[in-house]
Amino acid sequence: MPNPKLQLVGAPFTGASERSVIQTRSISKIFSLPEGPVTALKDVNITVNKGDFVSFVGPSGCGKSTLLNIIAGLLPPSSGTAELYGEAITSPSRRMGFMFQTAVLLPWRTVEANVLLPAEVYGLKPDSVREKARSVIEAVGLKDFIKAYPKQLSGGMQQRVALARVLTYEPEILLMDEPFGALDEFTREAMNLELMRITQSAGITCIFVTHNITEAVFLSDKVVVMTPRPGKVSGVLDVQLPRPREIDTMKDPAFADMIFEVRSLLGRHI
Ligand SMILES: Nc1ncnc2c1ncn2[C@@H]1O[C@H](COP(=O)(O)OP(=O)(O)OP(=O)(O)O)[C@@H](O)[C@H]1O
Repeated sequence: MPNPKLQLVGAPFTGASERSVIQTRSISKIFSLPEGPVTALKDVNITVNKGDFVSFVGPSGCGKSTLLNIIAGLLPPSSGTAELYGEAITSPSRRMGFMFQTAVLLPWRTVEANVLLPAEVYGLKPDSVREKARSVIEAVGLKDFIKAYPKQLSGGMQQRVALARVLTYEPEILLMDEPFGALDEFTREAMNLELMRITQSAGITCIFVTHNITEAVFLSDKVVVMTPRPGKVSGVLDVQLPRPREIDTMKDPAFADMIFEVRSLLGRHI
């Protein structure tokens, strides 16, 4: 009997609806290397709906970052299109915020000044965003460190600054490439809980790249499972676990079932 939680990809745009924010239509990406062409992505069709938390999970080299960069407008596809509200994405949009594995903070600027940096880059008046920046810094738990410098902060705290920086500019869509991959297990878990709380309450649509199956299932409404050589989507899993989720959610037998389903979709690639 077909599994209702599992939407196998092949049939394009099956999830498209008026809630669609991002769609990719038959995206392929080929990198030309001296040793020959590398097919980083082949015929990738995904739909991300408004307010959803979507993870791309898969082993190294399956094209997760390439797909995220195409959606971010940082990299053109070789064929196919990525669309934001039905318009082809050809350059980065202010509607999207980006977070990387490392925080990329300027060491000579305080937490607050790092968070306000994009205001200067975008030509906004820092004074007009200062209040918002302060409330976001407080929301990520750094109220007492607003005047601290990056070297006074742990790796987890630095990633909180990066999160505060991106949230201050109220992105509709948050693109994250293994944002907590460099953190220890405990800090990573705390950051994931906080990320979920903040993005859910603000209704932000999230795309999150990770190698970690447990993290992907815990955070997501949809898990896009990718396999390498060539990079493609082997399936999309709907995670119908209730929200808000807490650590106890992992004890739910449905959680274990979903981890198992992601593993089966990864097949011989794990
Ligand atoms: N700029 C580039 N030039 C050439 N090849 C590239 C480039 N970027 C990615 N690739 C290749 O494309 C494939 C997919 O890479 P990508 O970084 O998207 O995978 P990934 O799933 O994000 O991997 P990881 O989890 O290790 O970050 C890999 O074979 C990689 O070597």
